[in-house]
Amino acid sequence: MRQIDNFIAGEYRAAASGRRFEKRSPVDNTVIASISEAGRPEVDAAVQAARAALHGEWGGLTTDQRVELLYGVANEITRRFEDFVEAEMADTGQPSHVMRHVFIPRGAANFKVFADVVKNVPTEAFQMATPDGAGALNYAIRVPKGVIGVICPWNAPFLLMTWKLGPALACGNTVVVKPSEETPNTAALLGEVMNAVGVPKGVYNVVNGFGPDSAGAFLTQHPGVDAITFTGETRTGAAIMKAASEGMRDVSFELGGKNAGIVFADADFDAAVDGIFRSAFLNTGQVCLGTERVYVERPIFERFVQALKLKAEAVKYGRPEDHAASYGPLISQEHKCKVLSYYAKAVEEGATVVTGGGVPDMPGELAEGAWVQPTIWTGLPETAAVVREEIFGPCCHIRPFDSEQEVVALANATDYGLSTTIWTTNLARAHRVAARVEVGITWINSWFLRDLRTAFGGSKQSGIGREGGVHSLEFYTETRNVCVKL
Ligand SMILES: NC(=O)C1=CN([C@@H]2O[C@H](COP(=O)(O)OP(=O)(O)OC[C@H]3O[C@@H](n4cnc5c(N)ncnc54)[C@H](O)[C@@H]3O)[C@@H](O)[C@H]2O)C=CC1
Ligand SMILES: O=C(O)/C=C/C=C(\O)C(=O)O
Repeated sequence: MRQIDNFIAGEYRAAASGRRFEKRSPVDNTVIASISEAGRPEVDAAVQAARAALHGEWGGLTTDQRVELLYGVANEITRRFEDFVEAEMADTGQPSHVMRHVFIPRGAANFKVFADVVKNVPTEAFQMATPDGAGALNYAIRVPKGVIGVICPWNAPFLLMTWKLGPALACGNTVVVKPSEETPNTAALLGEVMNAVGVPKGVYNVVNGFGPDSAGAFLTQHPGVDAITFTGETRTGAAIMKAASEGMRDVSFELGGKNAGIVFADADFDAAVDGIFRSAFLNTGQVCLGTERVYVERPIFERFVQALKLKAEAVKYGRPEDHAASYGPLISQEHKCKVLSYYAKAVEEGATVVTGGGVPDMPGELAEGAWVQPTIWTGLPETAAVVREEIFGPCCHIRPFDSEQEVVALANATDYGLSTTIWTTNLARAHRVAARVEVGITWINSWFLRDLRTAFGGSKQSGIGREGGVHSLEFYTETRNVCVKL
């Protein structure tokens, strides 16, 4: 069993209280790690270490020197690729091919892409007229915001953590990370990478624990934290926003979603079925960008439902290291209970269960894991709980529609606004619909195709702010204007 400690000022440290908590495997529910729970003293030490680094060697580096270190971090992640794959698989139980092709390479890319962004973004400048005719020149300088509190979820832990670390460090900040209590492994391993590459001590710190009355709350309430970036549930975002209001700290939030997939009758049928299948069931449906509401134009509705059903019934359950496995468990027993409660609620609300709706029959010790069946419903009104609330599981409700206007109204009838995916061969219509759907991210004839230079974030209750490319600089730096009288 792994022993995981907090990482503070370049050293692994157990909490002075001696408190530890267990991490259980999603695959078979065995205990796989014992984690030191940071209390206020450890959070305080981590914030102080981050502040000291800001005023020490790290703060004195040139942009080129920082960029070189971040390239070093990315290369060291790649060198230790198998260790990261193994650590993430242990935490999430997801198939190794998802780790190998998406989550771990993307973690390394997050450091390189933002190193390139800071090197290449020009400085804003404005010339202005003055009464004496000589004029003045305004130019902007960007300075790091300071110590950034980074609060992460469990669903794509390494990708989502590094998506924040890459730009934060590239901009010259220091960080204190609070990984999800469900997925502490890769954040701990990254400490070894930082030390191996020579990132100065205190630049990267990790405190483990839970949210309320634990490391998450202690970190977000800490007056030494200058800004907070958070990915997770909308309700948690509201609690963090309250904490951040003390001291007027800035926040960047990537929150929940109840994303719509829209399939027009003229879509490339097989591509649309594949795309909606991935968006509903990848990572066992635990993707914030995933589709839980599918709207299909009536002429192809029945055929579409049957095609998606066949694909959902063909998933191969298995341990992450089993190369034949295409589908993993949910993150935890707790999340399994939540998802199964929605499966029961759908039936109570009168859904037709097209497929799934329960727990698969798993062999041997896998029977103890957090497995649930991929599930498809039809026949529910838009007011049903499973059509309105984010479930964050491998399930979707499919409903027919008859017009473009109707489907835009259906897609927008939600408090969330993260992403949508539109499938049609009529590109004029695709652009029209994309402009009217109230979300931060729209894909046309694709899903989860990510260019890290683009703006990423949610509308309505799905988030505050945008990260990605130069948008990340807006959050991770402070812009100061200098006006020079000529
Ligand atoms: N918009 C986006 O980009 C993404 C959003 N998500 C959302 O994340 C959720 C799933 O992740 P979870 O880990 O369950 O979310 P969560 O909100 O329960 O927890 C996220 C993190 O916040 C911490 N936390 C909880 N309460 C806190 C508090 N009061 N103060 C400070 N920290 C606190 C947790 O310990 C964890 O590290 C889903 O709702 C999903 O939609 C997930 C991935 C991406
Ligand atoms: O690509 C990103 O930056 C974010 C991706 C989000 C997920 O992978 C997720 O929420 O699962």
